[in-house]
Order: sequence, then C-alpha cells, then structure tokens
Amino acid sequence: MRVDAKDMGADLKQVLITKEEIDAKLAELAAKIDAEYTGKDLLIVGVLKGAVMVMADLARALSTPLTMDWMAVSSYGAGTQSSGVVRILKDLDTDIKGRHVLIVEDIIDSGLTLSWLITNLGSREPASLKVCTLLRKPDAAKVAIDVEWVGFDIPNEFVVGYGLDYAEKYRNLPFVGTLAPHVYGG
Ligand SMILES: O=P(O)(O)OC[C@H]1O[C@H](OP(=O)(O)OP(=O)(O)O)[C@H](O)[C@@H]1O
Ligand SMILES: Nc1nc2[nH]cnc2c(=O)[nH]1
Ligand SMILES: [Mg+2]
Repeated sequence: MRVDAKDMGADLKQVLITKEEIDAKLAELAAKIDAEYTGKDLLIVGVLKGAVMVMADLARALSTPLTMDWMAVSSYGAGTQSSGVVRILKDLDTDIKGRHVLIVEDIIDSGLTLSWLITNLGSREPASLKVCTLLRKPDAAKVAIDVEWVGFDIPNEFVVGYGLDYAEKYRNLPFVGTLAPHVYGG
C-alpha cells in the first residue's frame, strides 16, 4: 500500500479509491457539469468541512465561470453514525434567489444531511438546485435523493481521506480509504 501522508499508514486498512482515480473521475464529472451550465451563472456551494477537497479540485476542473460559497453543517460530531440532527454552523454569504446552485458534497451516506440541505436551500428559491457528490453509499440510504452527478458508489463502510475525517483526522489523505479496527478502539 502506498501511503503519501506521513505517519498515517499504520491506521489504514485499505485504499479504496486512489488519487489518480479521483482526478480522472472529477475531470469526467466536470465535463458533464460544464455542458449543463453553459451560458448560465453558476454558484457552487461546498458543504464544510468534508467537501473542501472536492470543491477545490472540481472547481479547477470546470471551465464554466462560477462563484463559490460555503455552508457548514454537522450531523456526525466525533462518531461514525449520523445523529440525524443537522445543525447550521455557518450559513451562505450569498442570496441564492434566482441563482443556479450546485451543491458539492464529499459523501452521501444516510442522505440525511443532503436531504435537509436541499429542503433548506430549495426554500430560498434558486433558479435551479442540483447536487454533485464524490461518493455515495447506496446501501446506507435512509432517504431517497435525486443526485445529478455521483463520482463513486461505495460499500457501506466508514471511509476517510480526501476531506473525510474520523474525529477530525485523516482529511488530508489524498485518497479514500478505510481505517484499521484499532483506530476505533477495536
Ligand atoms: O448522508 P449523511 O449520513 O448525512 O452523511 C454525509 C455527511 O456527513 C459528513 O459530514 P459531517 O456532518 O460529518 O461533517 P464534516 O463535513 O464537517 O466532516 C459528510 O461530509 C457529509 O456532509
Ligand atoms: N469520514 C466519514 N464521514 C462520513 N459521513 C458520512 N459517512 C461518512 C463516512 O463514511 N466517513
Ligand atoms: Mg460534510
């Protein structure tokens, strides 16, 4: 296993998606998103903190002129299960009424975060509201969500890296992987 991030190798069980696979997938998604928003005024909304890496890399892969805003919500705390209670930690700076809004997420797990976000942002009357996520766990869905652009469907296992944390660690891994049981105290 090649692990770029120093000192984190012993905590990993498996690399699921490599940096190269992520880069290729984002280029593919960006081409489709560019086609959708040609001639439109696009606002991409990143969901902090998990989506920082996807936002940074997807934004650079897009050629559509765009603006960026951020929303911070949290439903997981330090655990590996969604509490189902979504809290706004930081709201948008932008009024999205009449704007073409693309929500950018790192992962859809139970779907509770995104479902809540779609209702919340949808009530602000954007011209359109669509979603792009790097990862999705089809077997974990508690609510059905229409997602226009999905990078990878993955098994129902807790993953870290490329923005995704466990207790705030591992976000800076350049790939997506799973953690060894000892990290969870197993
Ligand atoms: O589909 P769900 O079960 O709702 O899970 C997905 C959400 O959980 C994670 O965020 P988290 O709330 O852990 O905060 P973070 O982005 O700051 O890590 C992830 O970044 C998604 O936003
Ligand atoms: N780090 C991490 N955060 C999540 N939030 C929802 N699902 C996950 C996951 O698999 N990993
Ligand atoms: Mg998140």
